[in-house]
Amino acid sequence: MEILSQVWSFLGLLTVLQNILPTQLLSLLHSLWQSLHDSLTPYSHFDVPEFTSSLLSNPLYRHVSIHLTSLLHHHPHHLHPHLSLSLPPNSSSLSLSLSPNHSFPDLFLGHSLLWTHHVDTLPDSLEERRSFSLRLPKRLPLPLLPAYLSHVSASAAHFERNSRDRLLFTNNTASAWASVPFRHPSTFDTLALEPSLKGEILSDLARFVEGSEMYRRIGRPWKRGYLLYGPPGSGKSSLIAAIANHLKYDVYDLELTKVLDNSELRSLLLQTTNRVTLSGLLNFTDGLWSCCGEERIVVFTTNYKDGIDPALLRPGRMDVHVRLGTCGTHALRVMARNYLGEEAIEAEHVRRALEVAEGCVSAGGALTPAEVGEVLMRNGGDAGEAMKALIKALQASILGGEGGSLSSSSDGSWDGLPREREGEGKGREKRRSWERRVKFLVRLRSLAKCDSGR
Ligand SMILES: Nc1ncnc2c1ncn2[C@@H]1O[C@H](COP(=O)(O)OP(=O)(O)OP(=O)(O)O)[C@@H](O)[C@H]1O
Repeated sequence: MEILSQVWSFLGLLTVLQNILPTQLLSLLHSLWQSLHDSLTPYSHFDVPEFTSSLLSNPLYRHVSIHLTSLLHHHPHHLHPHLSLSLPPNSSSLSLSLSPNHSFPDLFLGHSLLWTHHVDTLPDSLEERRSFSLRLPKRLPLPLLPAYLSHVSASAAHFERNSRDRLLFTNNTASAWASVPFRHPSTFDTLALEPSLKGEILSDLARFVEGSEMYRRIGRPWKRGYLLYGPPGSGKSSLIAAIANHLKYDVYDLELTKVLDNSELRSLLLQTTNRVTLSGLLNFTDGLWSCCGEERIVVFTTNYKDGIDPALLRPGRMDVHVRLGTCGTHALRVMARNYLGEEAIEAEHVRRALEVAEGCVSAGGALTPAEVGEVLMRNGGDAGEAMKALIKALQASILGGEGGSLSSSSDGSWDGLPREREGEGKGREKRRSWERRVKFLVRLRSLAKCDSGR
């Protein structure tokens, strides 16, 4: 009680002093107190305001905010009692952020740092001034600060890319993209692909994604062209979706039949960051326009590779050719597991039926993954019945009934480099017959791009 009454008297004295002392003297006393405090404290403080002094938004504020959100998500054991929950517009998952005027620790190269989120309401206004302040030990080597801030920005970019919902853009209207959330469930885990093909595609994608420096060094735009070819239902769209999900890219699905001319095509492509002629497309895929926007995978799909002009097939435009066909034995097993369930295919009678089905494939039974999926779905309730129906369908395809149109491709194959040139002669005559469907996978990349409104 005695201490409380002394504190009360002290506060009263302060109020009296505040009223009788001139403002200049008060502010001098305040700055003296601040200097004394700064020299005694073992910490330095850095403010990161939401807006710069020229009222431009400060990208670093946003990076810090996202970095802290990522720390909160990844270290639930550090959960702070004062967190704000929100549902961001482009995401279906809840976002955690640090509540105003609370702090959260971070660790960098063994050094403990502390972020505090400040929110002050401006006097006589409803406006809020927000900032983060970073508390660092004074003994911390100064060069560590830029390194730490780069780490914060990289962590924010990584978190944002991985947590936001991705979009599927289509050119519904003449020269603009329309988008819907991209929620295709296909992944490399669910995709029934022969393991060697899957492995080759995944390593190629990994090399591409990590190749920024290499592409810059050799002076090539950071892009890669894929050609997926195979009969309807062989999994071209599913593979594109799996690639997009794997790399967290947005998908731009360009229907060329809706594009009137080259300038419209260019306008659409520039927004990503036929009377459309072949030269317009060539120009984009390997020409000047291909430099617009970074880190881009262009996927061409067709049912007939022979119908594609050789000028489009060459490396630099379609770097990797992937043939997708009917189900091989491995793909068949993966589909049976996905559709019927791990447990069901372990049952003795289903296991035997699966072996018979694999035998049918080896003997020339050719069904596309779409056809296999349909048979398994129709009889999904009963795994034994489903396998019987599958064997029947495979046998029918051997007898020439329902097989896929690429009977030779019982498994997917990777053309790799150098390119096949066999279609070169015929290709020119069939120039107009290539399928007018191109898919663009474009990573909505850096925070800087969002900030500059591009
Ligand atoms: N490799 C696969 N693994 C698992 N399911 C697949 C696979 N390929 C195709 N499917 C199934 O078949 C359906 C059709 O496949 P998809 O649309 O990818 O084929 P497509 O080759 O793009 O066909 P189209 O040429 O007609 O556009 C998909 O919805 C998917 O369920």
